[in-house]
Amino acid sequence: MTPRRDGSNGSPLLSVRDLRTRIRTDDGWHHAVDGVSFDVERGETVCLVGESGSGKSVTCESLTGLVPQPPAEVSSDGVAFDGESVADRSEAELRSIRGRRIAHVFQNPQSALDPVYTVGKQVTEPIRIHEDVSRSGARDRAVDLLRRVGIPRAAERLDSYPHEFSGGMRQRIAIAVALSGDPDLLIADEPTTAVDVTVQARLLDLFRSIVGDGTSVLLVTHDLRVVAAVADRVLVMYGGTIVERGPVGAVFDAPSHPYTQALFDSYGTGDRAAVAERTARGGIPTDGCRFRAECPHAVEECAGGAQPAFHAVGDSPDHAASCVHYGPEGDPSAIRENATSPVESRAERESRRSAVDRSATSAPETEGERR
Ligand SMILES: Nc1ncnc2c1ncn2[C@@H]1O[C@H](COP(=O)(O)OP(=O)(O)OP(=O)(O)O)[C@@H](O)[C@H]1O
Ligand code: NI
Repeated sequence: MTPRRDGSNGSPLLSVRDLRTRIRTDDGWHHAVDGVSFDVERGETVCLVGESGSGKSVTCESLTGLVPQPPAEVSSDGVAFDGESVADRSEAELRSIRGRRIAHVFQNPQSALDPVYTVGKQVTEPIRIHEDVSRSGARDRAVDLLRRVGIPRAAERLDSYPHEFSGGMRQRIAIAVALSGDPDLLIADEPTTAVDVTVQARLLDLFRSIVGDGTSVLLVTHDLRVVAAVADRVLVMYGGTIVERGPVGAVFDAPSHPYTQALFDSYGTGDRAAVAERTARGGIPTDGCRFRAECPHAVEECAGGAQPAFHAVGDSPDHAASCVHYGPEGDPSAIRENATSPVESRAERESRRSAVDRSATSAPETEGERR
């Protein structure tokens, strides 16, 4: 578990301050990302969760200039990668960082692979650029990577073209391509959607192993079991803002923002209905607490001005919610009563596993993912 990259300058690998992305629409400006700040440390997995339309994808795409401007406009108080600002880089510089150091797996995988090159070429090329390996060495690495993302008979299929694979396989090949250049940061948007549980377990193993090698992962997912399995920290988004953040164990044990509680309560029932209902009622406020229109705990102070400040909640100093009730004047006791965990967190599972390990022999490695 020794990180390969030592982080000598002491700064987080990725640091994002007050990121804002607005998109021009026929009805005016839409504030898709509305003041988002967070860090990703080296060798850390950060998961971004939140209902459909909360701004997760646009956040990811804004980080390295992937949102089309126009119609979008991106601004921030700073986006730094490995201690250096990327907010003011030229398109060519951004492209080079994207290619070598930050790999992006898109929610829509159709665009990720080049239809005119074989899969083998697309996976091998970055390996050969990145490392001093022979052609056959690179092929071996490519086969190994494809096998690890769950492509059967990978060696035989290196010379196939993307269209010869199913949509699900293309998505996984895109993950292999993303990892082939050994990035410092993998940004993966819903990479485990629509894959069966065996492949999902394989992908989660792969993510854990690259993190073990020192790569950082920013992962967008709706699947809270995936979050429990891989996240170190969680960011909960609502209405273009982060409403709660913290270590996965703390957030899952004690979800503290009323939105996080609503999200966790509806887990498994799907959020489409809630989103449709909200749209019918006229949308999300664009000031103060974005969740106040639906919040059972809303008070006058929730309206107007900037997003509520983050206040520490619970025992972990890194666990905080953007909610007035946790401030010096507030009383969060009524909110705290509703805290229920959506799924067993990794911390809980590990402590259960080690209890099993102590009492008997050893627990099977992928047990937690087979449910
Ligand atoms: N090109 C665009 N033009 C107009 N609005 C857009 C565009 N792209 C995104 N949006 C809007 O920005 C908001 C955030 O979208 P985003 O795709 O980031 O949501 P998300 O959290 O990733 O949702 P999902 O879970 O469905 O992927 C949404 O309201 C979306 O409709
Ligand atoms: Ni998305």
